[in-house]
Amino acid sequence: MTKSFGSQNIWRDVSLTLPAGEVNALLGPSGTGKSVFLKTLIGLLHPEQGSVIIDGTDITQCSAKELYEIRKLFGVLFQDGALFGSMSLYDNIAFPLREHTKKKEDEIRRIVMDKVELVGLAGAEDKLPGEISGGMRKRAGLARALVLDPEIILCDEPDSGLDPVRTAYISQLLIDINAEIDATILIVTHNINIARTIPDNIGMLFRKELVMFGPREVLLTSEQPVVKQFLAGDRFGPIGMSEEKDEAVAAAEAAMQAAGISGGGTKDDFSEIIPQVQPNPDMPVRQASIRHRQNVLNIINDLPPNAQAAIRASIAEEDRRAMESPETSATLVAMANHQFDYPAGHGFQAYDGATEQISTAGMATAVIDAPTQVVETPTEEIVVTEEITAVTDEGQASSRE
Ligand SMILES: Nc1ncnc2c1ncn2[C@@H]1O[C@H](COP(=O)(O)OP(=O)(O)OP(=O)(O)O)[C@@H](O)[C@H]1O
Repeated sequence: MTKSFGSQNIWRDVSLTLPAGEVNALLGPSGTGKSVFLKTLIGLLHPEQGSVIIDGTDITQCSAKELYEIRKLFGVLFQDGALFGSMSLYDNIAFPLREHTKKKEDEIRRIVMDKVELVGLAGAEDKLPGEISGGMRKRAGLARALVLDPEIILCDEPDSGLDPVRTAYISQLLIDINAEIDATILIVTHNINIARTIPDNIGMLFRKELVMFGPREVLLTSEQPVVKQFLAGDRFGPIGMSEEKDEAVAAAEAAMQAAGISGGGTKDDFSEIIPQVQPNPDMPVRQASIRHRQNVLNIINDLPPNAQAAIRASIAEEDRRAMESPETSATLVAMANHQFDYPAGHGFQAYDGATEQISTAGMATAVIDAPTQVVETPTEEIVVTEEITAVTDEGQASSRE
């Protein structure tokens, strides 16, 4: 898509596919048009060129009636919460249910109070938006975004106005919601911690273009100066206070850096991938992580070497953690939709570089892609549910049932 306001071009040729059910983040310096992008996705703004295709319908071309129906698939948390100032939080949160459904008031009450509880606002439901803190307004906006069980959730800076602990709760909530209802989520954020730990995929807008969009490891290990500067939060680099810097400024900065002057950024190594936040134990397995792993393994050979190594390390780390305890080991088994049970004292080994994929019924696919994993299970607990194929020491395929 390309979007301008009058003669001011906001971004051009932005093209991406949000993988269904996955969690995505969009980063970018202030004013690069991230909020405009979200509003374009729901048809509140219209691109001059391009299309927004949702479930096969191009919402830039469809009728007003079709757009109205498609909007019901969305739950949107706007940057400022966008609550009606004259309505209580309860009525704000109930609004989409009253507007879009024929539900009776007692059912509406049940749903609203459930969401109020979910976002930690129990007891505040009768207050007006003007009587609560910015962070509470944000959480009320999220509750309202969730009442219709949306298939697509757009969150414009869910963390703004929240302290780090509340931010962690909101992030966890988004991951739990993704596990529970398999919604496709797009989070616009400046919060690097969210970007590092929450999304499956990350994109970045800069200089009117989408710099990149793909598995989180691609951006986090990127060598692009704009990405590195943004992640580090450093004033030295291509991103300036208002607009891009000219050569003279860049040269002056280089001299300051050479003289040991700090640009204020963190020295964190972002290529050290932090494990993604997992759903709470009472949540179902996040189907998105299964699909995402498969999607990533399909394209891994086309990614930069740093990203490839980071992805392999992430997968190995995920599997290692999952196998550490019997409980999470069960999760791994469920995640892969495949039994990894072997007689006590025996192990299963899969070799890095010899990825073997096992297709199972439906959409789930098990992938063995870890550098040597051993799971020991008492013989009486062995359950083999399907034929599997493994790669042996000699690199030959062998099957067993
Ligand atoms: N309705 C509008 N009419 C004209 N210009 C607009 C409109 N909405 C946004 N803009 C302009 O589009 C540009 C991008 O704004 P946007 O709010 O999308 O940025 P952003 O990346 O979300 O910024 P931030 O990170 O600071 O929230 C800004 O220059 C803004 O002034």
